[in-house]
Amino acid sequence: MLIVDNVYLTLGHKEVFRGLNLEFNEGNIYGLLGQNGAGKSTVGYLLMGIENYFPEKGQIIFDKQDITGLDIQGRARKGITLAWQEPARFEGITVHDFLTLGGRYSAKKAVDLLELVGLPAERYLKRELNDSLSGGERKRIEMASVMMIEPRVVILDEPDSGIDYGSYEKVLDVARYLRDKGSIVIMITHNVNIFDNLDYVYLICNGVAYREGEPDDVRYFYEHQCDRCEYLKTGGDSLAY
Ligand SMILES: Nc1ncnc2c1ncn2[C@@H]1O[C@H](COP(=O)(O)OP(=O)(O)OP(=O)(O)O)[C@@H](O)[C@H]1O
Repeated sequence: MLIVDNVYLTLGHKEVFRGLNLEFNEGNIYGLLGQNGAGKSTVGYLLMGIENYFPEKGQIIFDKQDITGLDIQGRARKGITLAWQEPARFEGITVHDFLTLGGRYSAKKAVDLLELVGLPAERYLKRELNDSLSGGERKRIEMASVMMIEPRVVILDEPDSGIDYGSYEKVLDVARYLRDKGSIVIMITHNVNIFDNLDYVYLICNGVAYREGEPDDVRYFYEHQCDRCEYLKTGGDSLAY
């Protein structure tokens, strides 16, 4: 279990979190929903232990251990990982070497997972992870790499941005694959259409988890109340609901 317990975090002059509470259990897909600037990506950085994203107050607990002070390498060693909104390029590194970590992971598994994300291995394994691959192809390869390592916790930051419908279905396949392996899958998204695939949703607003629960309930609130709320239009002064 991964817990964000009463976290306060200020970035520059912006108090991004003021008492954020989240709880994630193994074998579930979670959605982090919220309007632009609500703090969704910041939750990802906070969970990863990225420099400058350590809370001023509150704790992050993983497997009953306080990991608040652990840096990104320490958290990666515990199996917490993040797939960035913009998939990485690695000039000079082949897809095979990227997926197998230079031969440390099984080549057969790399082939199988490439096929699972819809990329024929014979056409892609020898390609380099550079600009010659499209954004959607790199995203699929990144998804295959996440499945290779079977992390305990995976944060997918807007996995559906900039990809076509087929790739998007593959991203959902990856989320379900990891959930079925027992991972905690956290999807950061604006897209309420993926809600059928989620087990639980947090709506982030005003520095806290403003609503949480079953995807349909949170979706209803988001679609019917958030649009009418003056909060963002007034620069965060007035919260209508
Ligand atoms: N270094 C910083 N200094 C000041 N404010 C910051 C800093 N980093 C982030 N912020 C602010 O914190 C808020 C949360 O940003 P974050 O990127 O987490 O939002 P988000 O919900 O992921 O938004 P989006 O949907 O637009 O991607 C934003 O208002 C952003 O401008």
